Amino acid sequence: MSTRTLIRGGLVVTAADEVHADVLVDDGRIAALAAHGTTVAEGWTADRVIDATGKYVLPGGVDAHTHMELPFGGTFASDTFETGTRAAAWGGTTTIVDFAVQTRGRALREGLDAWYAKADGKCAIDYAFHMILSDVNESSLKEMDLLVEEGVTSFKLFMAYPGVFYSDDGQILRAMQRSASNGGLIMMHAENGIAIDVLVEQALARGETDPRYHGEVRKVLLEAEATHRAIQLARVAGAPLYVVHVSAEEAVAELAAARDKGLPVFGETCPQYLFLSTDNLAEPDFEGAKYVCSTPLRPREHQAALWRGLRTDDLQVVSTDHCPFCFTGQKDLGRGDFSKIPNGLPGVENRMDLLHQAVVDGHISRRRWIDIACAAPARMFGLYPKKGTIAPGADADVVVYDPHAVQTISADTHHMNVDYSAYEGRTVTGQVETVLSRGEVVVDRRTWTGRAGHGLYTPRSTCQYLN
Ligand SMILES: NC(=O)NCCC(=O)O
Ligand SMILES: [Zn+2]
Ligand SMILES: [Zn+2]
Repeated sequence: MSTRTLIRGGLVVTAADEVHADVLVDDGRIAALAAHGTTVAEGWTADRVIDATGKYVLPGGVDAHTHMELPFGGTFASDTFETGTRAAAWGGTTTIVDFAVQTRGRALREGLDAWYAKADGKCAIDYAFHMILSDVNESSLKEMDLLVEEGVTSFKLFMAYPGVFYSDDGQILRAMQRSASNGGLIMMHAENGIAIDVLVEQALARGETDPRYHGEVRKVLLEAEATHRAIQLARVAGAPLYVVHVSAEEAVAELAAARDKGLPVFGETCPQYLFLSTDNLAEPDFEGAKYVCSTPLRPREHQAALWRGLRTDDLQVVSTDHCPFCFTGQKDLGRGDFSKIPNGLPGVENRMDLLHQAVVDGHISRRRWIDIACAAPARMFGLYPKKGTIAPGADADVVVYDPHAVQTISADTHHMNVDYSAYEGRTVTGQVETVLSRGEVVVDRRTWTGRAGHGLYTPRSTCQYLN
């Protein structure tokens, strides 16, 4: 028997609209919206009523860039699909798109099946996969077509990490040509990794081993150059392009110039680039290791360009690149050699709140918040309108959000499986109160009611900005 839930009295905020409306959920989907006070006349009945008076009613967040259990630098990202998706839900995110990894010399199929198995039965919220291409060759190019048909419609390539994930320009061009014909979307890690590795070697030879040198060798110009090159290769291939984790003003300028020409080029940034900086990387006593990720944190001055890009739609998406490693036992691997610090930051639980703080601070509007965190990632990766909005027929992934609650972010209270918070001690206004995933209440007034295995694998269509 289906359960009907009425979410009453809130302000429904989507990327397109803000309406004072009650929301009826039936059998896991949004059934209808109606003006406050009209639901009795409409004859609506419900098994459960959630009072959202004075609160926002939001579509669940879509985090299109996470790495649960990612093998990296001799260790694994510390959140499993179970712990990471639970933390995501606590933070108002109800869908993640994680990355399955192709091992060099092996088939895409093998990597994807391994990731299906890791996630199966573990997730508290719905999930999907992109595929990381670590070995572009004739057979992996053919496999791309099959994956697109199967609902894995985006492929990440790396211009960094030679010997690990790196693809050369010829491999990149071939993968882009393939995506131009099969409808897939290439996601690019745009940093010139060959040049960076030279600078790493030279820095270490000078005895520059602290975490802050990670930021110094991964130069802004090498992000901008790679972004420019990726755009030109995509033009040659006639393929669309999505650049992940954009951190530098000069890289935003490359994207803006391409978009001004009308090219199908898209960009993502992450909360760490909007709220943190090289000041964090320079923290003493190896504390800077907590902030080592790639692309790296940049000097604070870059943040204005990222916010501007989000306002002008030169950047479309904010995802987390959630890739947590504990300070003790994992980040530690790089004491005395910054190049051995596992790259990545935790954040899947903090994204919706930090972006609400950006609304409070006047960087973005409320609707833009929902666009960059919910609707645009859903459209970009073929999940809309099932995910990313509140409309009849959509999955009932809904967040009741208290815009007035004040909270202090801390590892003492977060739910991610990592021993520090990148935002420790930061006070933000706004907090998730209740979360529904396909109509099931998984967070009930800040009590966990979800379960591992509720989350379902969700195949995707191709990028909906190109249709
Ligand atoms: N971003 C990062 O530092 N780690 C995760 C892997 C990647 O996205 O490049
Ligand atoms: Zn990357
Ligand atoms: Zn990543």
